[in-house]
Amino acid sequence: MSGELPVVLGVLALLYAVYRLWTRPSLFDIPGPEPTSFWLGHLPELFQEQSGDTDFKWQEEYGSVVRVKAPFGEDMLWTCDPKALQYVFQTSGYNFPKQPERRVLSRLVGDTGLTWADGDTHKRQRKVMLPAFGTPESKALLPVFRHYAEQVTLKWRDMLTGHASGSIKMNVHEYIAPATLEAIGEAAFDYKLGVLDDKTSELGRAYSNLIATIFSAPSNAKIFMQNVAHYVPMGIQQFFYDHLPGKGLDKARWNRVTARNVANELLEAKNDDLLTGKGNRDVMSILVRENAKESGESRMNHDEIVSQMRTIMLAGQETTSNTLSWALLELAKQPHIQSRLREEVHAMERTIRERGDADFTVADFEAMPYLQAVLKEILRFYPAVPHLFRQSLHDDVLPLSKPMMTRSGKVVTEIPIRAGLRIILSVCAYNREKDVWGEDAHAFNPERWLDPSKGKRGTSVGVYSNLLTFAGGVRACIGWRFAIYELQAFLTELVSNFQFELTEDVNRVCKTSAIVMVPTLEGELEKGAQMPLRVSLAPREE
Ligand code: HEM
Repeated sequence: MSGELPVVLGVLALLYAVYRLWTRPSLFDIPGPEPTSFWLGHLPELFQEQSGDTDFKWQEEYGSVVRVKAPFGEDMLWTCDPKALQYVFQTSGYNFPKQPERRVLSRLVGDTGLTWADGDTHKRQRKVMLPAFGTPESKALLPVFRHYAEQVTLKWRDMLTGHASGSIKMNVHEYIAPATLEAIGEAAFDYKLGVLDDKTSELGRAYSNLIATIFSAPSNAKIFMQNVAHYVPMGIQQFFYDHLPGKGLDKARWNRVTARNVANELLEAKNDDLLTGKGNRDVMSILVRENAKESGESRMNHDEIVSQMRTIMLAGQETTSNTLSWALLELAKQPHIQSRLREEVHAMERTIRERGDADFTVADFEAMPYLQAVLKEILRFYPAVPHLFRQSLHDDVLPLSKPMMTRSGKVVTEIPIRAGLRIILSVCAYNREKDVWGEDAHAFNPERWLDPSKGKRGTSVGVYSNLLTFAGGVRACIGWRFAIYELQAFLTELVSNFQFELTEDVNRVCKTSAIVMVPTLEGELEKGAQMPLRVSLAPREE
């Protein structure tokens, strides 16, 4: 009998595995588009079309929960349902970790910093970092943001001086990107990159168009590789990314070496400052101080702190610079919104002068309802990170905010899902959900924020104004306050001083998917981010 026991146990285990496979929740009954390619599923539509177009199409046709296909016919769930999003981001804590193949991409540009970390490692890193991103800490950085916004003004005024027509067609992104890079360098690390006037700065070049070069418009082969990677252990994936040839990968590796050299030097200086009791306000100094308070295993090691520099440089710069470029495009499209915003900014500038101050405070921004409304509408309409990717750790049940009809005609209010299901959380589609934002959700309309009966309805999802733009829960954007103050600093400065108009290129501007939504010009993808606008001095009635 003893010889038969392993066989019996083996058969039982096999039967149990078949039973689990047979009875595990399937997405078969969830509506979704017919598969177009066995090898690629629906992913090329999502990553090669203009960012958001496919999401809005699925949302219109199938609703807020859609079954889509990944390579080899694997089911994935796409959703923009508020309750499902709330459940994944907020209720479930760490039960919906990032997909490993996405973490490998994070590591490529942010090493083993916060965007890569997961579970307990993430919890530990985030605890040490949070004090550096609080409200007072972020407010204290406003003068830095204003300074670099003013640098753009000086540059453009200089360019406009003596220009016969009084206006110049320019790629505004070319100036905004280095200014926001300088801003993050100084605010986060008390480090002057010197990229505004010096295009030869090595660190500046290492960050110029980084995301667009690595991730924009992925080929079918890239989409396939990235989305079958979860069948391959993470260590092997990382090895490939560290050694495979390619323009994007080469740039990522060069960026790593360049940024880490600077980060190592900075960390040494910050540690010396700590010993001499120097109390700098930049993010890295606070982080080093907070880390020193931790004991033993709770402390971040040298490599983890250095990794945070790459993480913050990237997460903090590509997002804000692209958001600003989209904002200026929208203001150029809607001159009445631009003029109204400018009037409010000029009126506040007069108030500031009358009280004897030299510049805006955060309280001044908060006392400008139209600025707040425009900013929220920009973040709703142009979310810098249009998709988030997670997978379920356990078999689970996703609640829905309204009943949905399955393919077989059943009406359900929740969806059972199996462990390991990969989920695409559509930030861009949630930000256009008509049940949340109203029937005009697809219109850019700051008024919705001024009318308390509109917007911010229903389930609480994100950290800021119920938008999903900064995500929510334990992995919400740690720098969201920082971003809000920086965006306000730049918007007020640029709109106060300049008028923005569309050029004949407006219809060539593409929302390119590159993890973030990058503005590029049709036919000129290789030039990276571009936002061509006509810029002139703003009218001023004083
Ligand atoms: C418009 C500006 C910004 C937007 C739209 C944005 C959006 C986001 C989103 C959606 C996430 C979640 C990503 C995910 O879970 O996969 C995130 C995470 C993160 N963001 Fe931001 N972000 C912005 C600005 C910033 C700034 C200015 C900083 C730093 C100074 C920053 C640092 C980070 C970091 C470190 C994370 C990882 C947080 C974690 O996993 O715990 N972001 N951001």
